[in-house]
Amino acid sequence: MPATFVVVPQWQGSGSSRALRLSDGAEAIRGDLPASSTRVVEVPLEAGDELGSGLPRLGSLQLVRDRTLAVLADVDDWALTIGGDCGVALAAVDHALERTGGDVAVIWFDAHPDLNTLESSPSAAFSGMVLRTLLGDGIGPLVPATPLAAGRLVLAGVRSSDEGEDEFVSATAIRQLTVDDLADPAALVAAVEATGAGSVYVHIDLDVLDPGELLGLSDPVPFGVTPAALVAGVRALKGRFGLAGASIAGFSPASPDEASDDLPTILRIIGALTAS
Ligand SMILES: NC(=[NH2+])NCCC[C@H](N)C(=O)O
Repeated sequence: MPATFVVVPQWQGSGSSRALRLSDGAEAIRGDLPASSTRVVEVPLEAGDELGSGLPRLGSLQLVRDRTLAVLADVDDWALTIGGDCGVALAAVDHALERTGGDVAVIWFDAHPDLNTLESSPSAAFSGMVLRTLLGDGIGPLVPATPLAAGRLVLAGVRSSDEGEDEFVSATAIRQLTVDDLADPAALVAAVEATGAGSVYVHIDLDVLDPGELLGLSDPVPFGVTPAALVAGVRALKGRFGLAGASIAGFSPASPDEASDDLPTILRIIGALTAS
């Protein structure tokens, strides 16, 4: 069955001064996807209220999460959710946890671990908290009914983390692969095998890539992976595990020209995820 693409042009989860470009990025990717297998989730124009929670823009984040879950509920097979900011993975991973009964490992390709709480976050941006929320620590209405177990998570390519995130990763012994480790796809497969899960969910924040390889990044961090290593890793995972779902986030081109320069790389990654 061909993949279904669920495009979510959410920007409200980002703390970047370039946040609004994330909706342009989602739209640019959408323009290259087959319309018949693409659904678009409507994102409110306004930032949204914190609803007394302390989390900026909670109202919009919750609305988009609910709309995304409703669209995903109608997808028969796995879906590739396309952001927007990393916060779009909240609904997408939640959906994968539900459809697999929790028998899924999440591989999180990202320059950042996104494991902040509201208290530890330097920016109060939800995209820096989304993975922690999926693990069960977060603003009540956003925490999934079946949270992800820390032993089912593999961080890949992280090279910019905050103090509270480092403490959490050490305390929970979350598995991690460095940029160098990712040169060997077998290491990636072994790390996911070690979680004991029967299927895999692949999240890709494009900032896992080296900024020299992709211009349109909202939170670029030097010394990232090459597109070739990322694509080889995705292929190896697909060869070994069933795919329970996937997301691509963080594309924030400054202009249509910049988007055109980056799209071939993004389409190669999409191709690796969706190849049969
Ligand atoms: N997925 C991302 N782009 N995350 C950026 C997070 C940056 C920083 N750690 C924060 O929490 O504010």
